[in-house]
Amino acid sequence: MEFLYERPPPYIHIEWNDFSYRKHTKQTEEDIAICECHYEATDPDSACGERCLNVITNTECTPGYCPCGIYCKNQKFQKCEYSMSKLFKTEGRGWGLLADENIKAGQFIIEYCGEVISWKEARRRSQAYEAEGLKDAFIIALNAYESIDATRKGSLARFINHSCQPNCETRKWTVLGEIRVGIFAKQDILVGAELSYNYNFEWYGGAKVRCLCGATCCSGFLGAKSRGFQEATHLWEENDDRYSVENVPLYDSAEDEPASKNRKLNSSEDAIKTEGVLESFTKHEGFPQSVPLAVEPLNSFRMEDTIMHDVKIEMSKDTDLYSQSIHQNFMQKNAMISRIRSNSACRNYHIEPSRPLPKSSQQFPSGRSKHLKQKQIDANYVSQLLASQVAQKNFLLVRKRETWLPLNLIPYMTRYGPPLKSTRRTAKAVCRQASQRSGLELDARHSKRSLTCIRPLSRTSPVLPERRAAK
Ligand SMILES: C[S@@+](CC[C@H](N)C(=O)[O-])C[C@H]1O[C@@H](n2cnc3c(N)ncnc32)[C@H](O)[C@@H]1O
Repeated sequence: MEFLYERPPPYIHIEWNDFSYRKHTKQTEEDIAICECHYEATDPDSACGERCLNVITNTECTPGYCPCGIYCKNQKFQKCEYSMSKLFKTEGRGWGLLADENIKAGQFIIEYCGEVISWKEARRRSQAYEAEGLKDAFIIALNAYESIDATRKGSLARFINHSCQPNCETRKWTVLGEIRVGIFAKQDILVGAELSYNYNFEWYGGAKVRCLCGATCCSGFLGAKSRGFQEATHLWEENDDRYSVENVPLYDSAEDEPASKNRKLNSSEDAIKTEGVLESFTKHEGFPQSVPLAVEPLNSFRMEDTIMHDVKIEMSKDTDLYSQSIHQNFMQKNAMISRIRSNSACRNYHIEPSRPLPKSSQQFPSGRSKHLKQKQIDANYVSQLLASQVAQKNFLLVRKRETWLPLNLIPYMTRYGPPLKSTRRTAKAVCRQASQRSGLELDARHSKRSLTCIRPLSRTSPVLPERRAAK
């Protein structure tokens, strides 16, 4: 049974992003975010659980700086604390990844690792891969400037397929000063279920890849909901045969499955172990029911300025899956890069609802919450906040002298209102006014990331207004 020995096309397995293109950011001590957690043996959540300031801002604690030391639970990317998953061969969608244990909603599953490359390089590679005839797209956009390419080097996350009704989602985390992408469970996932997330592919023209996710809300093609796709074609317009489905150069990943490999196995005895990875055919037919993801408008990321050169490709006889229009298909296949939703708190200060949210947050029917409205930093406002006893207590309770608190976390922490948007506004002025008004001795600084941070100068308890009066 030949197919039992089938393996995915070779790639280099990595568990850390590869920084061959640029150096890894060096974190200065000032930039290290230190939480205020204290480990208590009786309360397992005390060591950097969901109340941890770093967890709230999607930032991993830095070893050696976390007050919880070895008990810190907020170093999942660094320690590769992945959920159990295993590789399997799908029908029609190449390889996929399935849950090898029950996974809880919100659980970290795996990091999407690859080579961190510039946007330009991503575009160049995307073209080159097309020209080489690579059918699967592994590049995801990290932000406006950089992408992660898992084509040659990656983790098992590179095998997670797209679904229009996914059970996972991507989230960005800041780890040791770098943004990293993790796959997290959107819902409880049962062992054996295929893992999937919405690629949010942006389509740049070229062959459309039929989406075989099987969801009832399936958009039909990968990237079909992206702006590029909708603007460039009239696929769904009636009486417009320019782009009728038949005429659209279409790559259907089912086509390249040799008939023998499309066979479905029923029993676990048909699964074999190779190189520590269990390869099996899926028994899983459907997809877990979940609330369909609303596709957000994407920032267009077109490749229209890309010049498509003629490329001579040597075709072997058995690669007739491209037989119809070899040139066209090669040049136009998968001109897509998937985009990470900015669903992370990260440095955007969109605070995830791990705690009750301030009133200013809005809950959408899908259960997702809208970004909190942000207020510009205003010395007066900060002063008012810090003049309140509750805020002072909170502030001083959670901050130690050595650490800095980004101003935008103060209102959130004290549940007084929306986070403050950090600007390059005079940190010292904010500090001076806030000090005068609150009676706290404060120090402020403006970090590289445009964050105004503030800290009490005294390690001792605050001199609250009434105590001062009593003295
Ligand atoms: C990141 S790779 C996923 C792993 C891939 N299946 C493999 O065998 O290596 C993305 C590629 O998988 C295929 N794919 C993923 N989700 C799909 C879907 N829902 N329908 C059809 N093809 C899909 C497409 O070719 C896509 O470019």
